[in-house]
Amino acid sequence: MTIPLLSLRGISKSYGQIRANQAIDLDVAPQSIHAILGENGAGKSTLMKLIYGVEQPDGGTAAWLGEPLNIASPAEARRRGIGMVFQHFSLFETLTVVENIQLVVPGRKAELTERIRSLGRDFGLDVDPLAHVHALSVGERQRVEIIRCLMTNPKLLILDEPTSVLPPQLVDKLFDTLRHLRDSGVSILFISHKLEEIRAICDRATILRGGCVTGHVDPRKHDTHDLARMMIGREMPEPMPALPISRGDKQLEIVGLDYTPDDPFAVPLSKINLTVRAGEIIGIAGISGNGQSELAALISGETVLGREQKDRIFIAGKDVGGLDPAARRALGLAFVPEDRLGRGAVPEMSLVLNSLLTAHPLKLLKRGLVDKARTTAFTNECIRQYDVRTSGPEAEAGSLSGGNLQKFIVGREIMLAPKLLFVAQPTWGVDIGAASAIRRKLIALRNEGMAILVISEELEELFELSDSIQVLHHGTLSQQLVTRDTRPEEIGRYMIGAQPESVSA
Ligand SMILES: Nc1ncnc2c1ncn2[C@@H]1O[C@H](COP(=O)(O)OP(=O)(O)OP(=O)(O)O)[C@@H](O)[C@H]1O
Repeated sequence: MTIPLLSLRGISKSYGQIRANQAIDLDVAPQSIHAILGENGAGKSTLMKLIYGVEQPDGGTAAWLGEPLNIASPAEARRRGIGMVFQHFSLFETLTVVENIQLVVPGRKAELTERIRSLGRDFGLDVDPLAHVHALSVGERQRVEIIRCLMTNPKLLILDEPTSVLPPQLVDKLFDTLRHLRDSGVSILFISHKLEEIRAICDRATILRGGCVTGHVDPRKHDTHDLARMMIGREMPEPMPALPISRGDKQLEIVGLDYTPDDPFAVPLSKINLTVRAGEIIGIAGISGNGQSELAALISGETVLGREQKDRIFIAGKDVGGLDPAARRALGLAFVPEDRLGRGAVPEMSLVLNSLLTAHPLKLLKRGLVDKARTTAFTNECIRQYDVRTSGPEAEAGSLSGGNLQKFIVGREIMLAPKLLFVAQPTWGVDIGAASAIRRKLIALRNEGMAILVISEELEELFELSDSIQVLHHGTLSQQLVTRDTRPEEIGRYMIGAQPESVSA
């Protein structure tokens, strides 16, 4: 038998009462792409942090090509040849792409810039090396993280949900890259909630549930239903049927909006027309970096329009272009931003305080002071209803697993019972069981008359959720396409800027 590149025996790690990893055994073969599967909070990220030296195990042993291995820090992991791309990015916003990379990879700026460009070309990871990170979309930031990792020539590459923000066209390209890396001698640990992807690219899979290994399988020999059952320990729920659409009042209307941001790296928007009525879900498709964050900021009120731009954005019939987020929320808007750590939640604050951030109008304040009992009750209700796996309402938001934090933020916003719900990337990092629960909930709310706008890079998700889809490309929004009359390829053509057949004809 070949000696595994990495071998773990009996690895355990607890955080207080939470046993995040319990007696984990894992062998990663040389030249393999090995999936780690499990629902939110199963312990996948914890295990990867132990392998990368970010955290130290409480017990167990590790070996690297048969030799004992003790990884005290990420720097040491990198020296050994272990690289990791995190689910939450670790880039400095005020530095450029190349400056961020220079912090980890030695070399002169000009030379690194050229290497970044060439890796981008080879692997479909296009990003401007001289752009400032704060101006990049989530998808572009992830590309920078992947490039930075590849530049250290790893023997074992850990990818924590690498495809979660990549558009479909680039996923295949990334997979070609990964296969190429594997064939040239690199092993890859691949965490993803997308079972089809795992079946497409991985030759092995280890399944975790509740911090324990529940199986090692060849994912190509099991269908996605099988894998999902092993992962969540039960059958998947059926999708919620959407009731026939009844055209309700306009809750959001954007009319001929042109917007040129001050930031030279941001995407200008032109002639945006968008209407979301009560009782419908409108999906916005598109590859990240095409104006999604700019449009989201204009709708949420993070960006306020100047006086000359009157009558462009309406919420519940009122011109809101000049109003701040609080005033828009008061009109019935609730908002889940794409960036869950930073905009969606404050990582150092407890879930209780994070509830307060947006839910305070639900009488959670009494004479200007926090009503602790009510706020805790609200938080507990959110945790219960949205199956947020956490030690309790006092847990810091930053200690939750990525998917659980997302469930918490989506739940908190829905519990505000808004008239207009705007969600960017609703199920990003959320496991397959919880993602289907969130989608069922969104469709149920639509059936009850809520107006819902969803921005997502996942076409499958938009097709499941939306009544109509519009595509954002280079800051312009396509016409509205009725989902049931549209094929994914048609949306795909808009996404890459190609003229759809009907229009070019
Ligand atoms: N720093 C921490 N402090 C306290 N608890 C933590 C910490 N990090 C992780 N946990 C807990 O450990 C458990 C495992 O979390 P982990 O992030 O490893 O899950 P995961 O499988 O990667 O989930 P996801 O798919 O949502 O990213 C969770 O219950 C989580 O809340």
